[in-house]
Amino acid sequence: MTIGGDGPADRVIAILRGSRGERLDAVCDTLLGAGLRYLEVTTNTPGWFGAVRRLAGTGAEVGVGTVRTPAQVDEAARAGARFVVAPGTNALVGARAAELGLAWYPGALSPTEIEHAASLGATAVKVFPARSLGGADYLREVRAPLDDIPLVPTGGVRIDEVAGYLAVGAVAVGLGGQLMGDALSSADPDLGALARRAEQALAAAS
Ligand SMILES: O=C(O)C(=O)C[C@H](O)[C@H](O)COP(=O)(O)O
Repeated sequence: MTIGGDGPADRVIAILRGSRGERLDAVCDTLLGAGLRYLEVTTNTPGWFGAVRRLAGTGAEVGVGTVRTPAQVDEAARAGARFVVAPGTNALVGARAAELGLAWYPGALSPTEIEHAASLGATAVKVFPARSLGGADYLREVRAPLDDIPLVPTGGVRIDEVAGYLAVGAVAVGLGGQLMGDALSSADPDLGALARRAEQALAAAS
């Protein structure tokens, strides 16, 4: 699979970040069952390593988020991740990801930061935080002169905004809290509702 590829599942990265890890496997299975393929489990989610390891090699594109040090890249690789995501652009993280053959999605905000991340070898640049910065309008303007750099707006993205970001040229979007709801903060999350939100996100990316 390639980010920004042909199908809607190539255009949505589900971000799993939560305070509770006991339902992590069930949440991952629910998202995959709904048709999502890109799952990012953040390093500040309890149980992330085991969840990534379980999914590695199943055909899911499983990655690790909030990877801020080369040591965390090593851990992600040990778990079997295929990509790492970060809130910012750390050249050491990018270099380690390249050494280990992992895709790297660093966070960047301004045109200068986006160019810098691309020059360091980003697979795609996560434009973060996308929503509070100006949403799809900001993405359209920043992309006009940078249209050779794949951009993945992330941060506060709502399901009903997915189509708008893709329409102005995002190759994919990162969807965290708006997709996950209470899935990783409640002991008894509504997995049916989670599946419906995942299906809505895929429909919006079609
Ligand atoms: O930490 C990382 O590397 C990430 O990619 C996670 C994202 O920064 C946010 O967690 C976005 O999530 P929402 O704002 O909830 O949609």
